[in-house]
Amino acid sequence: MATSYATVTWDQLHRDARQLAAELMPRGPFKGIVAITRGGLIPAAIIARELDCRLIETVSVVTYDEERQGEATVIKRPEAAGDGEGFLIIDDLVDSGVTAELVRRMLPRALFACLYAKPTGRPLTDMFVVEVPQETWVLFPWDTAPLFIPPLARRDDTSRS
Ligand SMILES: O=P(O)(O)OC[C@H]1O[C@H](OP(=O)(O)OP(=O)(O)O)[C@H](O)[C@@H]1O
Ligand SMILES: Nc1nc2[nH]cnc2c(=O)[nH]1
Ligand SMILES: [Mg+2]
Repeated sequence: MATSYATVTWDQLHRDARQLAAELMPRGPFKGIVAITRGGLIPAAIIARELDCRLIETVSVVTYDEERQGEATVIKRPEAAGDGEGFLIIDDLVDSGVTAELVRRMLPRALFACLYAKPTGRPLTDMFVVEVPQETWVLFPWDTAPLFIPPLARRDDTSRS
């Protein structure tokens, strides 16, 4: 269960994806990118643009229902990527590492990269940009919206920050 939340804005996500792309440049060129849907789709699009890579395959894995982790289920396999040779796998983050482990088993020769990594999942990714504490739930821009909050002086409970 998450004890805190970290909000990632579109700007921050774009910056982090560009930084990952810059770090991936010397490891390429790549034949193609495999995006792990859905979270890997937008990071993969940004990275594909930076690396001038036009071939995008997807692998669809369902693991979480909001914050509840279930059994990871593959609902679409990355047929175009063979055993992963020359391919780059992109996801938004690794948490327990279960999703990454499953996809790596399908594409053993691919390089795996993601934007954010929690300590348990960290060994499952070849590259990442920012480490996040295990108990922190990352809120992505596609899952959130800016919300009005009343000024501190007008809140009933002033102990809240
Ligand atoms: O390291 P793990 O513990 O496996 O968690 C990481 C995975 O969980 C999330 O996907 P989710 O199952 O929520 O699906 P989504 O990408 O469609 O939102 C996230 O996008 C990663 O793919
Ligand atoms: N949005 C989101 N999805 C996840 N899936 C596993 N961990 C996380 C997380 O911290 N945030
Ligand atoms: Mg995902």
